[in-house]
Amino acid sequence: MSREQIAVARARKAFQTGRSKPLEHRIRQLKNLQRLFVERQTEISDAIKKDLNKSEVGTQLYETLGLEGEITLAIKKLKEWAAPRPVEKNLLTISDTVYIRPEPLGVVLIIGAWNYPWAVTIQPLIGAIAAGNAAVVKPSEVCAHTAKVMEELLPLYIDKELYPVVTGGVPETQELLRQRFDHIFYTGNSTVGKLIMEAAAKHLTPVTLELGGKSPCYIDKNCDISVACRRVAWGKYTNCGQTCIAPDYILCEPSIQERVIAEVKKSIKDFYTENPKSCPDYGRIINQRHFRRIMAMTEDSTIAVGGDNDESECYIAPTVLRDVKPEAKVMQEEIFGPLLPILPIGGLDEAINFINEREKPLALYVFTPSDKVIKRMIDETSSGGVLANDCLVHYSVSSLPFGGVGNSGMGCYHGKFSFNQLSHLRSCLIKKLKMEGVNSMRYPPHTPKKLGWARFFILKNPDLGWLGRMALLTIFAVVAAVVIQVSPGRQEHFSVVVLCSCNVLNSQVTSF
Ligand SMILES: NC(=O)c1ccc[n+]([C@@H]2O[C@H](COP(=O)([O-])OP(=O)(O)OC[C@H]3O[C@@H](n4cnc5c(N)ncnc54)[C@H](O)[C@@H]3O)[C@@H](O)[C@H]2O)c1
Ligand SMILES: CCCCCCC=O
Repeated sequence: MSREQIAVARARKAFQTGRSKPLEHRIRQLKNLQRLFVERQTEISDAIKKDLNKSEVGTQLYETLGLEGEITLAIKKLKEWAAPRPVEKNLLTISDTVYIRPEPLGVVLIIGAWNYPWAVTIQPLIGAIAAGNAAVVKPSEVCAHTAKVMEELLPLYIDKELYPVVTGGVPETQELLRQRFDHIFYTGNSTVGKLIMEAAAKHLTPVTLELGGKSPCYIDKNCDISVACRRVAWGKYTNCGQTCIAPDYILCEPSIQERVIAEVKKSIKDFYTENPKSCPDYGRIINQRHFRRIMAMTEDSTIAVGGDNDESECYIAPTVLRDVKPEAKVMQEEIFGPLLPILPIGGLDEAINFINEREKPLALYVFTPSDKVIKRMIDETSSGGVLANDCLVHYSVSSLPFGGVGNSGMGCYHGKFSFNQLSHLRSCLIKKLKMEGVNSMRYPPHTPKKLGWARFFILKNPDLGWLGRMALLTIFAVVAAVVIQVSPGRQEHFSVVVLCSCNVLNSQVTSF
């Protein structure tokens, strides 16, 4: 058996013992995970420094702080999230017990990416543990130092059989993908996303795909351009542009292009000094392959700001490109680096068309003081998330689902959405063996009269208000009394009347 097969088999066996299910176990594991981030911050930061030149403060701010917040939330809310969820009833289930029961799926495979290696690998793990699953964790091999630290540290804090870490590159990931899982949670690029889905299809395994793409940013000429550009510059150059939701390019009217360039330039200087290369808060490109890929994108565009680079250090300065054409190299794929192209366009209508002619993005940004402009942008486009007058921060709102649509992914997570995504929401309907008379309308022989009753129960959904309900209840009470007097043996009719009365009182009627 391969190392990957052994890890999956062990996780499956551990899951089958049932020990991942009790809430106390889940909470204990989450608390242990939280302890890891308190006690091992130095090892975590040192490794990320080597991989991406992130500072210790930057690592806490952009990676571990959010994880600590998600763990705290999961611990606080777990009892509520995992509890049976009563649902609305219809006329036919009014006296039954009807609820949704969140259940663990089984063994989840988590495949992480390298750009925020802890955030995008451990955040799904928090959801998997909270939902009572086992999970095989596969950090990205591209951030080699972090993968090693993750492999060493996780087993010291959480159940190593239920949540094993498997390191390795493409062959190891492919070997993992040949195994059977109950869910695969993948973060990375869309090309590999398709391979993941193909592999998952063989076992009919559901997938969550957290992908990327080009996230557009429209700047309205009437907005405070100085503030807008500071927020855009932060969104773009954080982690050297290697952020799934970084604003990929700017769309704006030609009349404000020079202001935008000047303001972004000013923010670059404010954030990273005159010499970003020696600034501890400015990162590096992950490796030389990506360095060359990004530099090649500048070839047919005009550099307005930055452009300095050093391959030996994987350094590319914060860069702005002016008057970029839609056909330019930089517009053909997600940049995932510190280049900010500006595309002059004729205004909001053109911006909306431009966005709609392309793949649905993971994030969409609009900067404007106008509610109308924001509303139009939201109404007339589609994207995983949309943010007006800021960048990136929607990622940190646990009450918002985070995920893509179309080419930017499927499924979502964060907060309760992680719990739901990695749970099976089981439908439960518990009936009693009473009131059999009511069922006669569905049993053969079928008759027009029974169909009439069925139509009434399934289609009638009156919204009467409180007074109307009381009036109808009085009518039903009178009818019930008459039915009992005239035909004491006709239980079927009596049950129908009782059901109607219950429903009128309850008023929560949904379709069958
Ligand atoms: N939506 C999100 O939350 C999110 C977060 C981070 C990154 N991203 C996206 O991820 C992309 C960057 O990450 P990346 O793809 O370069 O990361 P990557 O190279 O680390 O790949 C991601 C994972 O896929 C595995 N992998 C790579 N090739 C494979 C193959 N042929 N078969 C099976 N597995 C394979 C790797 O081992 C790794 O664990 C960008 O597009 C970015 O937008 C999305
Ligand atoms: C601060 C934003 C972090 C986003 C991490 C996921 C995408 O790359």
